[in-house]
Amino acid sequence: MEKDFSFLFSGINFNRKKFSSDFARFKVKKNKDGIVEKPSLIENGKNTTEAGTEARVEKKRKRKAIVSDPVEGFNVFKRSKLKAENEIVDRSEEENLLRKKEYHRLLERDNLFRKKHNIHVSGRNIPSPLQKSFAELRSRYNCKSYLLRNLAGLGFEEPTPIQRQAIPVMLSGRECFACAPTGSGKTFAFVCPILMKLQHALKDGVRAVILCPTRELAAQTARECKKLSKGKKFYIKLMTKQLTKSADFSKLPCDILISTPFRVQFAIRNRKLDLSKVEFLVLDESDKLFELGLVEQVDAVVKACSNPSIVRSLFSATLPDAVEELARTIMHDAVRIIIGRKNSASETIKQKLIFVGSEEGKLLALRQSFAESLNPPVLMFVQNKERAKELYDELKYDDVRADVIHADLSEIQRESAVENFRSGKTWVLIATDVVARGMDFKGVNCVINYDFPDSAAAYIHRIGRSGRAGRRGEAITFYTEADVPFLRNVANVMTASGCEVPAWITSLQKKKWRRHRPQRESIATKPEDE
Ligand SMILES: Nc1ncnc2c1ncn2[C@@H]1O[C@H](COP(=O)(O)OP(=O)(O)OP(=O)(O)O)[C@@H](O)[C@H]1O
Repeated sequence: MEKDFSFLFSGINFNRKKFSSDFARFKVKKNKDGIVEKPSLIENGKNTTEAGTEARVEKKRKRKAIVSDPVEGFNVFKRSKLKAENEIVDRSEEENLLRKKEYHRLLERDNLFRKKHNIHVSGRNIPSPLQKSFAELRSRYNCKSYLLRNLAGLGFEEPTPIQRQAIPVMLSGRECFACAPTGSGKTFAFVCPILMKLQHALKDGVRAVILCPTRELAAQTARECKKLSKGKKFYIKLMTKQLTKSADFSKLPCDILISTPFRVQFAIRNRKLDLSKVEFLVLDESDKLFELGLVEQVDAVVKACSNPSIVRSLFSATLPDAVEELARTIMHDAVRIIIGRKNSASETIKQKLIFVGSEEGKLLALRQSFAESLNPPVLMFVQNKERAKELYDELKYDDVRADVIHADLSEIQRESAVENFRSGKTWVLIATDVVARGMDFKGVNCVINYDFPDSAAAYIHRIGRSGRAGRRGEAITFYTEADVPFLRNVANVMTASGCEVPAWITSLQKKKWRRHRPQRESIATKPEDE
């Protein structure tokens, strides 16, 4: 008796029309005598071919309709297709998940590393810091050998924290605000990526501009640039008075131009300088450059650097909120990098406050301290050039090999004062704030604030001339009655960098800092005609 298997398919809508060939194959055939025929191999083959052709047509149709067709019948093709598709979706989801996991693992690793090196960042999609030696610049950014050789030649074993983060940020074409302590290697943090990005010399106009607030700092930065590019031809130009007045930059090859803003603005005005191809603009000591008097000149330079893909960056040891806000108006998608605590002094400097009563007391305290322990080189800051001259006149006959630097001296006199101090010929350099920022006099043992600084920022920069590149340093600040109301601001900087301050000073009323430049009595103890 022929068995009825129809119950197996109950509830399933088998589409006999669509699967007619398959259906025919499995349909029990009877001959005319009613005897059941076994399907022959040939017939089976034929049937298979026919069924195959039909199935292929069907498959094509199904493939087209796979998304829109409602589930219908016993559809093996559709199911396998769906399965394959699901597998692809699963696999790509898995891959996405893995990629996400890997990304988060990387972020975590970077954050741990940053925490260890006191690097604080904010911004979108920040490149990983350099985690190893400078050699990582080769593996990650294909850095040329000359640069690695020069870094090694300078004796640098590994990047400083600001270099670890700022170099990858600038290499990835991102703009940045960077605030790191004095003497922490900010100069190479911007010079290194600029050299890497420019690759080699081109006689195609100025491609990088570095603005510094003083001529001395511009000259020093140009020297550092040349040190780092040794062995590679680059046109690195310091904008001297001579160049400002007479150079025709359309004929003068210049890859990197280093200058004060005034001189660049002067050259632009004379139509001798085209900055439309500049790819990098660095504002070093940016908070100083944003001060009244300089900001207009800086603005002229920023406007002249009209290349839409320019990368601008700001570097300083002090970065007031107001400057950041102002800078944000010109920057795109900038990364903010802070090393340690914002606006703080280097922790390697031992800081001391000494009450000297009056102006007279200062000279006495100074001579006493020199007699007890003069540990040159000593850099001594006064409030203005008149006082610098007066103090020099008082000390020039003492046995301390003193010299002086201020804005009234000629460029050559200033250069020689710096050179003599660097070389050790001068033991005590009396200075105005003209050398308070950025100057890298290696090995300054002591900074004396003969006159109290006019702001917390000025204090941080002045004392930062010692204790550089991890070395120890000392800072002594004299104060008189006139300075007492402003003591708290300096005391805050001192406590933030771990120095002890008498409790009565920290409990003084907080003074909203205005420039503290009191009228001081003359330093001179001798009548003028002497
Ligand atoms: N990776 C490094 N390892 C050791 N020394 C370094 C490294 N990078 C720079 N220096 C040295 O550190 C000193 C200070 O560097 P730099 O003048 O760039 O400091 P800075 O952060 O710009 O200071 P300032 O805020 O006073 O301008 C320099 O003598 C420089 O040669």
